Amino acid sequence: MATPRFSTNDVTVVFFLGGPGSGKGTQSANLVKDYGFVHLSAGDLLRAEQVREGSQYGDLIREYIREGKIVPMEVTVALLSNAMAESLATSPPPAGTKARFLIDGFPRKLDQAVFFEETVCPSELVLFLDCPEDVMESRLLKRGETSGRDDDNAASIRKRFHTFVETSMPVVDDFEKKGKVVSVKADSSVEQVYEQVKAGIEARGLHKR
Ligand SMILES: Nc1ncnc2c1ncn2[C@@H]1O[C@H](COP(=O)(O)OP(=O)(O)OP(=O)(O)O)[C@@H](O)[C@H]1O
Ligand SMILES: O=c1ccn([C@@H]2O[C@H](COP(=O)(O)O)[C@@H](O)[C@H]2O)c(=O)[nH]1
Repeated sequence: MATPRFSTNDVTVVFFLGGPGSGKGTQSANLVKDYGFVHLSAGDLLRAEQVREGSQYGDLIREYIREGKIVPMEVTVALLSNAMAESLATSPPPAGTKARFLIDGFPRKLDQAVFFEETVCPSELVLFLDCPEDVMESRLLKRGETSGRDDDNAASIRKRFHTFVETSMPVVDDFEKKGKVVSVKADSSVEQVYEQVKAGIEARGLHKR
């Protein structure tokens, strides 16, 4: 078996999962501020790679995102792993502490989870935002009025929900069986959701920095 690039002695990885529009990006900002996480959104990294001059993956990523499909894992895992390495090199954690990475919107498929944990770093826990589809849909349609995202439209949202239910929920279920999931109901206000998020992660031994 491959040795992971980063050791859990140096790095804490929290996967942040939930359906499209469940509020992961919004809650991540709070977690960065209070808990010293480095926030890495797989979707943001893919969108940056899509427009990077000279990228061989631009067209592929654009097509996958518009169709709500999951980009081949080698691309996403390389982006995440390199972003972690860059963060550790340029902004190392305070002396005597472990770096904390909040990996938002990843892994979205079982094989991605296995590949990442074997080659990059095993996760400490999985934070899951549990939100009804109708709530997520109305949030995304509203966000789509200003986000400029190719996939915040009714047709793409439908496809993203399908992929989430069929492919990404099994990842959450698998981590649940391993006792790693902190699940939070995400259909209340941003502040109320954050209260539950804090309670959930504190109960697992992650405290403010
Ligand atoms: N608890 C909440 N109540 C109301 N609106 C919210 C709440 N949380 C997030 N929002 C809004 O819903 C939209 C989606 O939130 P956000 O971008 O954080 O979700 P996400 O899970 O990161 O979505 P995606 O996976 O599609 O990137 C945003 O416009 C955000 O402002
Ligand atoms: O691990 C990942 C994460 C994301 N994608 C693709 O990006 C879009 C948008 O992701 P957001 O988390 O909503 O920003 C998603 O629908 C996938 O097409 C991916 O392929 N793999």
